[in-house]
Amino acid sequence: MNAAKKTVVVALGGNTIIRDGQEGNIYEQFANTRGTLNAMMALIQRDYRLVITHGNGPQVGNLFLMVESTRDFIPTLPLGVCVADTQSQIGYMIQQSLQNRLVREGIQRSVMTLITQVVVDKNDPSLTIPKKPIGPFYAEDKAKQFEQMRHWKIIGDSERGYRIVVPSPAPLRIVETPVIQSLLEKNVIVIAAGGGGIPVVIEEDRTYEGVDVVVEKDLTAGILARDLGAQLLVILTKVEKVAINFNTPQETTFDRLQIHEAMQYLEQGHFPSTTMGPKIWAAIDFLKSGGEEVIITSAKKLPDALDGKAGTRIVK
Ligand SMILES: NC(=O)OP(=O)(O)O
Repeated sequence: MNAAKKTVVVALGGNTIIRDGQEGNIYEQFANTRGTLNAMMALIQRDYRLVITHGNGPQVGNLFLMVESTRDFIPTLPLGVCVADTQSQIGYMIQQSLQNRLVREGIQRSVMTLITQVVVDKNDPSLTIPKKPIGPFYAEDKAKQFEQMRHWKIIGDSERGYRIVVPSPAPLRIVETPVIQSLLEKNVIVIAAGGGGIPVVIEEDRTYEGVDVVVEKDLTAGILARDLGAQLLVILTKVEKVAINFNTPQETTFDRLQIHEAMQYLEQGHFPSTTMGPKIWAAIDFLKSGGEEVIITSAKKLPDALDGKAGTRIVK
C-alpha cells in the first residue's frame, strides 16, 4: 500500500443520470453516466484511491411505480429491495462505462461495484415519516389524484413539481466498510453504497434485516468518507457552486465556505432539505470528523474545481 495516497469519495446525484426533460430511458442513462466520466478521470489522473457512490431517487421511484403497476399480476418487491435493485443497475452502468474509458485510455485499473448495506437505527422515528422525494415530478392535479387513489404521500419538491415521498432515516454506518477499505488498498476503484445504501437495522441477535426506506445518499457519502478516513469528499450536483438566495435576484455563490458559515446559512434556511441541505450537512459532519476538504460542484466543472478554478470548497 502506498501510504501517501489520498482517498476521495465522490457522490453522483441520481438526477445526474436521469436528467430533467428526458424520458429517462436506459440509453439516456448510459449516455448521462458517460457524461460524468471526465470528472472521474480527473480524480484517477491525480492518483486518488477512488470510491464512487451515487443517488437513485429518480430510478428507485420509477421502479416503485413499475412494481405498483403490476401488483395484480406479479408479486411485489419491498422498497428496500428496490433500493438494492437500483444500486446494482446504476453500479453496472458506472462500472462498465468507466471500465471502457480506462481501456480506451490504456489505464490498467480494476473497477468493482459492491452490494452495500447501510445501518439505520431501529428506533429512528424517521423510519415511518415520509420525507424523501423519489421518482418523477408530477403536476399538482395528477399528484392529488395519486394521493387519493393510491394513498401515497406527495409533496412539492424544489419548485419543479410534486413527487412521491418515502421515509428516510439517518445512516449510521456502512456494513461493508472493511471490504471497501481492502479493495482500495489494492488500488481497485470501488462503486459502493449506491442509492444511499441498502437500508438495514440490526436485530437483537446481531443479524441484519432490511427496511423499506430510501437513505439520503449525500449523508451516506459523508459517513462512508468518514469511516474510510478519506481526505476529500466530492459531491456532484446540477449547479456549479453553493448559493444562498438561490434563484432570486439576490443569489450569491461561494468559491469557499468555512464550516461555521455553512452552518449559519443552513440555520437561516438557505439550503432546502430535499436539495442542497443534505449536501451541506454531509460536508459539515465529514469535516468535523477528520475530513480535510469538501468540493460541491457539477460533474462538468470538477476538473477545474480540483485546480481551485470552479465549484465551492468547504473547509474547516
Ligand atoms: N438516495 C438518494 O439520495 O438519491 P438521490 O440523490 O438521487 O435523491
